Amino acid sequence: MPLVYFAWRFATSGDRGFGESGLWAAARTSVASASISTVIVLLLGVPLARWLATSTGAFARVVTVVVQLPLALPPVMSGIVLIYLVGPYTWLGTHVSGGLTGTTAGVVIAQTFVAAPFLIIAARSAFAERDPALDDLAATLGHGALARFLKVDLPLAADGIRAGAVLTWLRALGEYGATVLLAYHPYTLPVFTSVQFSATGLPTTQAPTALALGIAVVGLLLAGLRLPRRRHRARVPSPVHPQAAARVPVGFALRQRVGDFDLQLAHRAGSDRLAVLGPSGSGKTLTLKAIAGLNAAPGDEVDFAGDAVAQVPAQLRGVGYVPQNRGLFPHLTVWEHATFGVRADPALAAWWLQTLGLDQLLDRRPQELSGGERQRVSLAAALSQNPRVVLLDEPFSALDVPVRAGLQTTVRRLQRESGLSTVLVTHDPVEAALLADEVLVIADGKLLQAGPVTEVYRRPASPTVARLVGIPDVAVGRLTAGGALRAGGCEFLVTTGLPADTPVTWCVRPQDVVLRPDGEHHAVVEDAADLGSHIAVTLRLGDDVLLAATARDLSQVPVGGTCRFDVDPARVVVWADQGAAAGDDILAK
Ligand SMILES: Nc1ncnc2c1ncn2[C@@H]1O[C@H](COP(=O)(O)OP(=O)(O)OP(=O)(O)O)[C@@H](O)[C@H]1O
Repeated sequence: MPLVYFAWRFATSGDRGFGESGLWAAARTSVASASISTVIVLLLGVPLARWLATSTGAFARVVTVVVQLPLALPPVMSGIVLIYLVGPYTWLGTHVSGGLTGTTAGVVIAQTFVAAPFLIIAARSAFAERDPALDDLAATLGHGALARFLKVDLPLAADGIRAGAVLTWLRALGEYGATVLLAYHPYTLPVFTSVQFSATGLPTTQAPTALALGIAVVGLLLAGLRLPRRRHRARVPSPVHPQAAARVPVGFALRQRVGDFDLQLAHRAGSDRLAVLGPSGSGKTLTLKAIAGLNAAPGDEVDFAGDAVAQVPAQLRGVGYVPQNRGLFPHLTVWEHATFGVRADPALAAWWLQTLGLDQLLDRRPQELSGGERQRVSLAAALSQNPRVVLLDEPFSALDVPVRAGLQTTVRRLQRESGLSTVLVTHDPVEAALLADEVLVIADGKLLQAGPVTEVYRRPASPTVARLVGIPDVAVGRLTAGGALRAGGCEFLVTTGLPADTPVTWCVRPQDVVLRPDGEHHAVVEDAADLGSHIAVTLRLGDDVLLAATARDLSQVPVGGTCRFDVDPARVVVWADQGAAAGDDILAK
């Protein structure tokens, strides 16, 4: 309302004061000093805001409070505290012969002090909202701290910084209270207006007021301008096939503590295709990050094919890291991702993009890609820098079944054909079996079992491992005097080395339970579900033993009816009694 009313009065009045001497000089001083203040605040405030966004200590909290105090201080008091620092009789003031008051420098100091919080607060929020995983990703692509700040943090926080800079400039332009105390001369528009008001009354203040409003509107319009983002067509060199890579088995001994979670894991892989399998929250991602050098703890040991890398920072370790959440840089195109790595070879990037079926999408940004395409871009970025080891963190978990199966096949083929050495983190035993020869089963940050996939899947070391590798039913039974396993009215001639009459826990893989009309054992069909690829059957042995099996034909397994089956006793895994519910607490997480 006041603005509209002022505009009407301005349009209809006679003498508006444009002829008053000093008006245009005041306008020039205001624009120049506000712009200089904004540049100073940008140069000092943006790094400070970045530091505040990632610091949690008491010192950072104190700095955060101090940075915001000028907002709470009436501007005239800001002027007073500034006079105590830069006034003509202070240590600083005498060193520059009073040049920090009553000068343009004084105006800039007053405006900078009062307006800085606007930029720092906006930029700090923008930095805090960045996904820290992108910083990790940039580190594994070879970028050091300064390069990450310039190439990742600044572009991601650009909108917040721009908004903060506009607010700062506007606040500096309108600053009066601190300026009038610190630098009455040279006049800025607000000081000039106040002087005019006192000397000649209201009418001649129209010109400076209208000028200040006009400058602010032009500034806001300019700041709101978005130049169309030019899309540089990617200049793609001829693809070059990767050279056969040396096989790199990974070894590590890790001791990490985050919050109240303790990770203690040591393993020396014999194979260059390793999987870490475990339930949610078991420490898989922490393990992978430690191998990548992203959360190095003192005392950690990591080696690639015997080459110790624990002291090597993430950006120099030569790993390709594919993070869990398909994290990509929103400001980079597909081609820019593939060549973002410091060691990325454009010709190799062209080959990987072609191989991964991305060569038609080179100029797209992540928000213009499907989930599967984003995942492939992540892989291409990791592979284009010729990594020694590729670290895959549940890379396919958020994808639908056909896309996941397609990508699993692609990675399996790349492992075979290009000699990719991989460490895969997953909770899916089928994925682990597809993409690894050797598996580490972990829970609660501890190793449960390690070994070749076939060995671990056939002979799980405990009921918990059995469940984690996909055996749904673990049952209790007892050994007979003859050493056989008796459970649910059936007897299996197992060899265990345990004394007779021992209560035991046991399991057998569903595919090792063979349904046949003339089978030795007999069971009731509790349930049968056609899963497309096979029929999942649950058999009930006696009153209380459930056994998972697979069938080819639903007519073989009438629910509620009976069927016969055989089990190769050598495939039955028996442990001294742990109870059928052993490990349920870990898996329930
Ligand atoms: N920065 C942190 N501060 C405190 N606790 C953390 C931190 N990062 C991870 N944790 C805890 O460490 C444990 C292991 O985390 P991690 O991310 O390695 O699990 P994960 O096995 O990868 O799980 P998921 O399969 O769900 O991704 C979890 O209990 C988690 O809550």
